[in-house]
Amino acid sequence: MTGTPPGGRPEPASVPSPAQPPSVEVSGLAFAYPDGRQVLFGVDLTIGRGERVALLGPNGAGKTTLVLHLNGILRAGAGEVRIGGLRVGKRDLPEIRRRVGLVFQDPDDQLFMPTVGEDVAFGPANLGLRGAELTARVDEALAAVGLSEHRDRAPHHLSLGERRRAALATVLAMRPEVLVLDEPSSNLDPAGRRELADILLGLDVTLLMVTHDLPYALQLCPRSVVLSGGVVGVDGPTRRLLADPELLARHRLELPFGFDARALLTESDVAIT
Ligand SMILES: Nc1ncnc2c1ncn2[C@@H]1O[C@H](COP(=O)(O)OP(=O)(O)OP(=O)(O)O)[C@@H](O)[C@H]1O
Repeated sequence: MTGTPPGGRPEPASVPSPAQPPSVEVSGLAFAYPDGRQVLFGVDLTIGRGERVALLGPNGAGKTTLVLHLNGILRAGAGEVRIGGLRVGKRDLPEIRRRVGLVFQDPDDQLFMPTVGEDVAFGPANLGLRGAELTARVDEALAAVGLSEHRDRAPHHLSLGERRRAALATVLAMRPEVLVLDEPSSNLDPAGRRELADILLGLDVTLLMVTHDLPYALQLCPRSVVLSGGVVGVDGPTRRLLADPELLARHRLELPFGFDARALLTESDVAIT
C-alpha cells in the first residue's frame, strides 16, 4: 500500500511499514522427494517486501524444489514457509496461490487456452471476477507485458519471448505480491532478454528469480542467494558475489567470458574484500 507521510512525499509501495511481515519467510525447510532423495536440509531465507533476489546454484542444487514450496505445490517435510505472514499449508492454499505467482521456465506449461486473452483471464475468472472487472484485469496484465495487441492471437503462434511475456501476464493478472521466475532469460535473444528485464524492473512486486544467467541476476537483483548442500550457503549483494571468483568456482557458477566483475565493485566493497 502506498502511504503519504504528513507533509512528505508519498512513500514507494515497496517500503515496508513496521507492522508488515516480510513477503517470504522460509525457516528450517527440509524436503525429500517420495523416492527418498533429500534435496533441502534446512533452508532459512527471508525476503522483504519489494526486494528483488536472485536464487543461484548449480544444476540439481534444489532451486526449483525450493520455489515450489512457496505456493504449496510441494509440502515441507520439516520447517515452514510463510508468505506475508500467512503459513503455506492446506488451509490457506487458494490465498497463498493468489499471493505467489510462479512463472515456469517453459511458457507452454502455462498457456493452454485458444487465445492469449483467455489464458490471462483464466486465473482472475477462477477468483470470481466477471464482466468489466475481468476485462480491466486482463487489459492491465497485457499492457504490463506489452502484449495488448496480441490478445486474440493463439499462444502457440507467438515467439518464445512473447510466450514468456504472456505467461507472465497470466500471473500478473492475479495481482501477486510475490513473483517467482524460473530461468526467465533462458533461450531469449538479446532484445527479448532486455524487453523482459525492462518489464520486470517496472513491476511493484517482491521478486525471486531462479537463474544461471549471472549478468541477468546482476541487472535485476541487488541481492543474491546461493543454494548449496541443501541450505542457503551464501547471501549478499549480487555485485560482490559476482566479483568473488573463488566463491563462484566453489558453487560451480560461471560468468560469461570477458565479463569484468571486479569493475562492479565500489570503493567501499574493495575496502571490505
Ligand atoms: N520429482 C522428483 N523426484 C525425485 N527427485 C527429484 C524430483 N524432482 C527433482 N528431483 C531431484 O532433486 C534435485 C534438485 O532438483 P531441482 O530441480 O530442484 O534442482 P535445480 O537447482 O532447480 O536444478 P536446475 O538448475 O538443473 O534446474 C535433483 O537431484 C533432482 O534430480
